[in-house]
Amino acid sequence: MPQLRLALAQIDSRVGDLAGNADAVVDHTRRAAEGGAHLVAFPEMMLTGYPVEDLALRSSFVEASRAALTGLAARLAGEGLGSVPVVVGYLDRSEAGARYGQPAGAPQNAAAVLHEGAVVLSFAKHHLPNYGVFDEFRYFLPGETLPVVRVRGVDVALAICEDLWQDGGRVPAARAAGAGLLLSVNASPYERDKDDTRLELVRKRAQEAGCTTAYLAMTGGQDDLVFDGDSIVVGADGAVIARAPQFTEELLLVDLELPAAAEAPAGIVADGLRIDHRTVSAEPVPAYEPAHPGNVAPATGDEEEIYGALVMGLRAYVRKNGFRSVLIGLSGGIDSALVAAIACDALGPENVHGVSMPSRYSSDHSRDDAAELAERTGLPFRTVEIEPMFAAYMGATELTGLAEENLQSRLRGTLLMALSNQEGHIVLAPGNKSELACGYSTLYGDSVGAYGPIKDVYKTTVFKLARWRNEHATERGGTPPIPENSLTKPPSAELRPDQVDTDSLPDYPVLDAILERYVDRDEGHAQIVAAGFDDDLVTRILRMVDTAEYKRRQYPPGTKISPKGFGKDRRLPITNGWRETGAHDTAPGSGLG
Ligand SMILES: Nc1ncnc2c1ncn2[C@@H]1O[C@H](COP(=O)(O)OP(=O)(O)OC[C@H]2O[C@@H]([n+]3cccc(C(=O)O)c3)[C@H](O)[C@@H]2O)[C@@H](O)[C@H]1O
Ligand SMILES: Nc1ncnc2c1ncn2[C@@H]1O[C@H](COP(=O)(O)OP(=O)(O)OP(=O)(O)O)[C@@H](O)[C@H]1O
Ligand SMILES: NC(=O)CC[C@H](N)C(=O)O
Repeated sequence: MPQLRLALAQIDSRVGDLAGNADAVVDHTRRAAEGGAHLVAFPEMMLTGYPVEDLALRSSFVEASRAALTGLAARLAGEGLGSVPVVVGYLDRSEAGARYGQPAGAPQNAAAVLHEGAVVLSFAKHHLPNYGVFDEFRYFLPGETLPVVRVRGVDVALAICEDLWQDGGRVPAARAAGAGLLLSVNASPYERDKDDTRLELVRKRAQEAGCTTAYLAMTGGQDDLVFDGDSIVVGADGAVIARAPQFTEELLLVDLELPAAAEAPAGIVADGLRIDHRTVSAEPVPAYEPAHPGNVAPATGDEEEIYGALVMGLRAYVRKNGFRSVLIGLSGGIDSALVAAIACDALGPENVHGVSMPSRYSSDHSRDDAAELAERTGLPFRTVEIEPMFAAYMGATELTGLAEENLQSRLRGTLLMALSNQEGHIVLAPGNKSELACGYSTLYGDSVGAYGPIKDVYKTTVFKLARWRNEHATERGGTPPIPENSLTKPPSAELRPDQVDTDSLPDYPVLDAILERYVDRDEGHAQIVAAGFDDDLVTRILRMVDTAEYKRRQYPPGTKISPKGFGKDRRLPITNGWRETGAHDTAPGSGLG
């Protein structure tokens, strides 16, 4: 059996940075070639970054991507790397006329095989995802071939991400074409527990394709998305051969024993897919001692995985937007403490600036706990009293109740933005998913900022992550960052005397359980009540969620960790006359007609 040394470049790419991304391809191809690789693969849309959103609709960008691809092929050859075939994702346009509702020359989510200075083969993604955060039917025309490239005597069938997630198409076509390897290049956004789903998917598809299947994933972050990596290689029997760790760049080298290709297949192989077969090198690799049998990275626990995603998402956002440092209002509470810990891990504590902004209602512990957090982490810390500004407003206007409460939050927001302008740090918004769901934040107050690191994390998970981070401090070589008091005291906005969150909200475990059903699973009122929750409470919470849509739309972006983050995953009208009450709900099993 021929052996093929496959290199999977699980790396980051930056949307729009064609030159920088091409540099990364050249660097990693060189490393792969030095490692003796026979085939190197890069992620989906590596050259342009992913997702490019409406940049796909701009022909200047499409043409620049095409030019970058041919330029890259020439450059690889020019730098002595032309003999290693490289699979790389990019943005292309179709040569076809108008179809599937797309105009002639429509953009395509494509990948190409580069060899000896030329584009040997190019193809477009066949199955386009159009749910959740994806809108690929909005942009792309699907590809209709089964691309197969013969490398060192092995037929390698190629696919792009969603091609594996949907039934039919390239997976059965790879079997029909007798491929020796199915190689899929991906940009698969992180969601909690998605690694388990991916592993099962790749194992199932390998068995369906009847050949070893390699799934190469992107890593890094793009706005609210994190790409966690987790590249996987699975044998035809579904057994895992290699698996890369999450949240880190890695050049995964693996020696594969693969069947030699027979006569090149031709025609339509399956599901209407026409085979597009090219030969890069027909001669099998001479036998050699395998050096890379494949490592399988250990699985990570739930908290470790989520925390890793939050660190990666924040770091990517800050760095890719040209910033180095962030600013956080530190209240001594758990949310801002966790955000500060994440930021210190992402950017280094010297780049995380904390500000305590006490008001007349702030408790002593809020100041002390904020100062203790700064001491534990080593982040630069200062105190700015808001009392003089607050007194000036109160002297000039007659504010009471909520207006007076929110004024404090707004003064803090204004101060943070002023310091951001002055010193160049971007402001982090510390709101969690429970608060965003219920609208429990002040518009233009604590909701100001550039990025919301925990906006997709429910409060109950905030506590778990904070405890997990403290418990794992020693192995990270430091002190537990979060003061014990921030973990144990009752959450409070401290906008009026003795205020606690439970004045306005139920206990967080109950609140989060209801929110999880309504927000993440789209259950209706009757379904939630049938699950054992109090009818009036459910009505109240669902109403809070519905009427806070305007606030969420004005909230900064932040790392998605769930299948339904606030943003592209969950698109609801702001102006909305529909209210969930038991009377309207006709969910199966609700008992209501
Ligand atoms: N549909 C709509 N479209 C656009 N704007 C809309 C709107 N409905 C109301 N509004 C506007 O929104 C304003 C009300 O929103 P806003 O000013 O934010 O105020 P509001 O939501 O009434 O109050 C803020 C709540 O958040 C709590 N809070 C504040 C700060 C921190 C925390 C915490 O624990 O983290 C909690 C605070 O205790 C209070 O319960 C209205 O005055 C109105 O102008
Ligand atoms: N005294 C304060 N000094 C600095 N920032 C503050 C202060 N009070 C509130 N903030 C900012 O406003 C955000 C909202 O805080 P608030 O205390 O109202 O509720 P919270 O959602 O429980 O957050 P936390 O758990 O961080 O206290 C805080 O995370 C913090 O960034
Ligand atoms: N880029 C893609 O096609 C990703 C779609 C796929 N379902 C995933 O989330 O991994």
